[in-house]
Amino acid sequence: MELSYQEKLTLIKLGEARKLKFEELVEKTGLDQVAVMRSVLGLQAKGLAKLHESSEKVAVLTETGREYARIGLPEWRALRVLKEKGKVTLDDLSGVLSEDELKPIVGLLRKEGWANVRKEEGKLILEITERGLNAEERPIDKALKLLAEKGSVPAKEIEKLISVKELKRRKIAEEGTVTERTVEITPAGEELVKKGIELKREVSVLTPELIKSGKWREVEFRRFDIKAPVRRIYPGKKQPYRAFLDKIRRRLIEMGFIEMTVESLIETQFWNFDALFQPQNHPAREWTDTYQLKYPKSGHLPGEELVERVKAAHERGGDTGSRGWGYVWSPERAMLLMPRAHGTALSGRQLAKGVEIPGKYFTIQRVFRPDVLDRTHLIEFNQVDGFVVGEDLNFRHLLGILKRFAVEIAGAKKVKFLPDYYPFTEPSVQMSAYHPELGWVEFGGAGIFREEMTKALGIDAPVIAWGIGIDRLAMFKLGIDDIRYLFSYDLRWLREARLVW
Ligand SMILES: N[C@@H](Cc1ccccc1)C(=O)O
Repeated sequence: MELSYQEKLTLIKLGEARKLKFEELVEKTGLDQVAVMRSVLGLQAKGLAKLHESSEKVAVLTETGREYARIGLPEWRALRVLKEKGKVTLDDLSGVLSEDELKPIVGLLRKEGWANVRKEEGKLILEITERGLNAEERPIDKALKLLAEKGSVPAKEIEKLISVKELKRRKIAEEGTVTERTVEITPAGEELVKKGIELKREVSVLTPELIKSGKWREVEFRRFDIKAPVRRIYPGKKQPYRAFLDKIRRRLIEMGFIEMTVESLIETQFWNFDALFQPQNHPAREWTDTYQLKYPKSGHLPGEELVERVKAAHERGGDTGSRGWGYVWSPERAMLLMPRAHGTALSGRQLAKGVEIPGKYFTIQRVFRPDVLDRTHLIEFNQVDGFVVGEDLNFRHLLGILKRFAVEIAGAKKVKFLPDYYPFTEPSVQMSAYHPELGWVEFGGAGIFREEMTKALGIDAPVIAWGIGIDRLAMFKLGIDDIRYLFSYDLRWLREARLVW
């Protein structure tokens, strides 16, 4: 039979005494309580020891009781004054009794027969009696002494003197229970002890010293029972949704994408809309669809040359052969500030800054759009936007990449593309992925950036682009059915949410 060092030690100590109180066993082994309990349970499982538990009602001294033990019960304090003066009014007692103690004192003294009470000129007068003069220790006094000594006394014992109920009424004691544990060795245990147990210190950590000195050859290594139940611990860890986003970032970087970053959540309309060839009178620019900043209202436009090219594209199509939107473009309008409404703004910024051709870029952005909050809608959410630029890219490449995303990121088995419209792409698609429980889930939009946009930003190669609403995907990856939970403070969820990838 395999016994741990601690079990062996516990069994040897039990063998000496046969039966011990748990506390005594702790003392004898010199181990801590948890270790002794674990050993006892281990020995019990092996049939070598038995743990007996019995709970017992006790009376426990209260704070008030402790005070009474120190300064005396109210009736004793009153009697002392009575003895001194023979005859007192309640006022005379207020020096030794609190207000609460004063109220019942007349009743108490009469019950004990320590004083007579009468009225003189409308005032209560207490007069000491024979019994009062010869007052002796009563059961309640003995009980108080006992309690003061031990803190708690078995109810059985106290009841020999006075009922616990009475002690409770006098606020001297409360009722409680204590569990007494005794541990007993079994015949099988005794036999084992008789045969002799070799007590060798066990080592639980292999140290460099043990290896260097060669001592590892002599010591006994502690065995670990990896199936033993343990207390659950909750180490600090990443917020589950944060973990999900970080994982996506990792994936995309592994796939060779370059990350696009930006410092602020605030964007000019120029980058959010104009640079993407979205006309200034487009309905999606009104306050119903995006937020606007009150203070400061406006920001800065980029270099003049770029602004001129964007303006020309909007007004007449620039040099793309397009006729543009045919209106007068306003720089003031483009300067207005707003919380970024889509990640595509970063794609525009990157294209204007210059890109590697061929090249692959992505960004994960917090974006803002007015909406009614419910279990599938948030007013701030996250998008994964990106683009691939290359001389001979076409629409089929885009569909291929999107499909790969749907499979890799969303774990979708089936993917569906539907025609769609965005001012900045042509053709445009909307993508849905099939989820076994949720059915077809709309995933995001994509397309080939229009030449009016890319040329104005200085790029002369096809750019295929997409924007994916990542929160919905997070929902099924994290197994939740309310999108607001992604930002929940619910400790249970934060501790237990598991990313299933
Ligand atoms: N920005 C679009 C998605 C999109 C990105 C890139 C190309 C086409 C569409 C949206 O917010 O829905």
